[in-house]
Amino acid sequence: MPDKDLPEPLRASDGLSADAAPEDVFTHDTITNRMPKILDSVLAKLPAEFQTAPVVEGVRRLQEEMRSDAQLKFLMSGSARVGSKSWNPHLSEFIEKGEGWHTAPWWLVENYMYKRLLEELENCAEATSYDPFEPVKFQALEQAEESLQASLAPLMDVVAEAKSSEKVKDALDATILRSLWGNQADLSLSAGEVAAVKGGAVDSLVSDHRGVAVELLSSATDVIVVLDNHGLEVLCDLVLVDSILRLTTASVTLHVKDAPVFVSDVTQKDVPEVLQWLEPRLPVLAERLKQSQADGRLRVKAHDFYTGGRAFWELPQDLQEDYAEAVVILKGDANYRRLLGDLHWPYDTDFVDFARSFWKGKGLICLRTMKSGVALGISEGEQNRAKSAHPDDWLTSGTYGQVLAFQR
Ligand SMILES: O=P(O)(O)OC[C@H]1O[C@](O)(CO)[C@@H](O)[C@@H]1O
Repeated sequence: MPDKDLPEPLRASDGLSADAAPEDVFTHDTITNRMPKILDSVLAKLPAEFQTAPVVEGVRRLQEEMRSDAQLKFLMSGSARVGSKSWNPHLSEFIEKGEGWHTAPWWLVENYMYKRLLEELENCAEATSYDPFEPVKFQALEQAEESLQASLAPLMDVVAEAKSSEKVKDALDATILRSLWGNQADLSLSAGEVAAVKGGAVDSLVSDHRGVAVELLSSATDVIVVLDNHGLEVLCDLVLVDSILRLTTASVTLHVKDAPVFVSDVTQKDVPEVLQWLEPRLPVLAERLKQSQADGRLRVKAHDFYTGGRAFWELPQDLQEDYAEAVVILKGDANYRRLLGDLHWPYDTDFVDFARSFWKGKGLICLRTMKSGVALGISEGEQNRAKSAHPDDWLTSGTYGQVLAFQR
């Protein structure tokens, strides 16, 4: 991806001008209000033994830095989950220019906040490997139990009954859609609180490449699902994975975060815990997935690229090799922002042209509900339709969704 013609990154300062668009105000509000609230929620739920003065004071200072546009600092910890070795060279590009939380790219500082939080937790020796989002992840799973029985179990029956090639395509299509709308359940949008999920329908799609997505999955030999949130979303994703394993001959690898970030994002240790939670509630699904793991047809891989601040066109060599023969499903808004480099693309930029310019793998599918002012692949007509129904928040409320697909 050539640097010279790229649009500007989204920044918190975009939201400061008097005529700022609502989505730019949202960016500013995320840094100055919603992210500090996420940290309030972390402190409120932190086990008492980890609430030492250095931890609490460190998190309070971090909140103040975000609100006041303080300059960014290098990460100091040497731990793998903070990842200062790969982060600091990237941060230095912005620190050298004296940039702060509001002037550096939003994508960089949002990811950086989670690393700083993990670093603050290291001020308590017992909390160095603690997942500060564990309590809300489990709360989200409990809240998803009703949907599991009411909508995911029946969807699995649709998959089980898909015998003809037409029915197979319909079943893949249905599980793709369910996985997309599962992305509405997002704890960073609700500032760390478990909120009710609205659901969503086909007419809330502003981009719809489901036909290509189904074709890609039908002929894939290797599928990578880059997971996003815990709770209902990961349950929907596991139903999609199960349908791929049952309806196609592909193997599946779940790519997860190497550290807890964005409140509810799935990490390596979460996967067996989710399967264990599923066991008594939907045993057929839990057992089939465990069997696929035992057979080597379902794997899990964590990578630090997914908790860094780089864009997908800067993919490290080992992931490029993983992606080369695979159809990659990118789940959620943050993975989509990473794909787009979190830049101010014109919303009608052609997705296929964009993907072709740097994506070297076999195929790419994005399943994203819209929770930030970064987007492409939306026709003028669809923009107008969504904007006239929801003028202030069509881009940011998660009401609308995109299924985007590219086949090399
Ligand atoms: O969980 P998702 O879909 O990746 O969404 C995370 C999104 O939530 C937000 O934190 C909401 O502001 C965005 O910054 C981010 O893109």
